[in-house]
Amino acid sequence: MLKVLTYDNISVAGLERLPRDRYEVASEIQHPDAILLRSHNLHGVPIPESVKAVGRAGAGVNNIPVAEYSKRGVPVFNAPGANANAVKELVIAGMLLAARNICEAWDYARQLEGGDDAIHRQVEKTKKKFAGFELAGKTLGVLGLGAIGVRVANAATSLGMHVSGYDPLLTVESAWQLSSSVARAASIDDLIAKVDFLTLHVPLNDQTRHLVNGARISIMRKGAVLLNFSRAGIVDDPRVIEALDSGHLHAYVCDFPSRAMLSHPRALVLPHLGASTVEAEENCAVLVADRVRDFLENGNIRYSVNFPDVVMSRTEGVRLGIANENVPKMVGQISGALADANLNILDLLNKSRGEVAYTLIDLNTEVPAETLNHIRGIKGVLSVRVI
Ligand SMILES: NC(=O)C1=CN([C@@H]2O[C@H](COP(=O)(O)OP(=O)(O)OC[C@H]3O[C@@H](n4cnc5c(N)ncnc54)[C@H](O)[C@@H]3O)[C@@H](O)[C@H]2O)C=CC1
Ligand SMILES: O=C(O)CCC(=O)C(=O)O
Repeated sequence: MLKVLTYDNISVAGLERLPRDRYEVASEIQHPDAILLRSHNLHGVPIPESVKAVGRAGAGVNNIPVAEYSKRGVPVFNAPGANANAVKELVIAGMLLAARNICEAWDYARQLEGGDDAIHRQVEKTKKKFAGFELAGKTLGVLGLGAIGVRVANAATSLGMHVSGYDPLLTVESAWQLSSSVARAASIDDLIAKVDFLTLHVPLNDQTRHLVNGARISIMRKGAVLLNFSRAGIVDDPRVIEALDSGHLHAYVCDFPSRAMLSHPRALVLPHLGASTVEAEENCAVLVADRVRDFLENGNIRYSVNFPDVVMSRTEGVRLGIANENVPKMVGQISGALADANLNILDLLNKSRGEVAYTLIDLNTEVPAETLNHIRGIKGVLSVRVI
């Protein structure tokens, strides 16, 4: 039996991809072969010796110490794009909530007292306080044109907005999907300075922490709306609060509550709801469960954030999955160890990504324990699995 430890609420549709006759899946389990999670923080959590794979049922992996898993030869999988539509829809909702002062207006309406005539009179007298502005004709800046950013940009153009984007690492796939009416900003500052709405769709990492800082907020247009459905640390919260207090920003719409933001009248704070739709939760869980299963059962790697894609159709016999540091002479040493044991390689695939490499080797006979130990002992080998 393969054991899968789950954290968070993983959609049943995904868990069902792990058949119960082969998998034990539980939120408390000893010696797990794999971990499935959403936003649970794995930083500081010791990596169980038994873990061979981690699956993030979502996009962001900043809650996982990916580099530590890489050093152990453990691939971390995510579900690219699987929740992007859900986030896109909430971002559009966020722009409308801010532009039309919907939350304040709703709060006001819910506390109205008296009969229908009295309510009608109060409403007509007071509604000017909540008058807003329209999205059509306004300018939206999209920082990060990946799965979510592209969808937000395209949706906003169809609402009549002028859209600019900035993404120095734009992939060919994203470029193909992006509406041709989305303008290309020359830099982050160029983007930020010219927009009525700025929405962030970049991962949180060392390059993006506090990307939206006091200096950048100061070059935003007066009355602009900032939307953050990416991660808390990308925005410098105290500087945003100052800008809201001074009226420089009209509103801050974000998916990441903090004590200070929660009590600010111009901050529209949601409880990390971007991916919380039935569809997104299912898509993410199914995608990542399938990837983790294919890795556990066949050693194949697809949609890993730290390992290359390595997929080899299965031949008869035994398969070895070997992770190693991406340094010269590794494949030679590994195949040499197999040759020394008189083992014949049927098929072999090796790929590298950054500091790691991964090799699948199919053989027609069992590999003796001493040969496996020899391979495990080669300097630079991170993990060896017989599959
Ligand atoms: N609120 C929520 O529930 C959710 C939040 N997210 C957050 O949104 C982020 C983006 O998600 P996806 O679009 O699916 O990821 P993605 O990987 O498809 O897109 C990220 C894009 O950001 C770009 N990028 C990276 N660094 C950049 C920089 N310094 N400046 C400009 N662009 C940069 C990349 O080139 C890539 O195109 C995730 O990393 C996650 O933190 C994702 C899903 C749900
Ligand atoms: O699982 C969730 O609800 C969070 C989704 C998210 O933040 C992500 O996919 O990066």
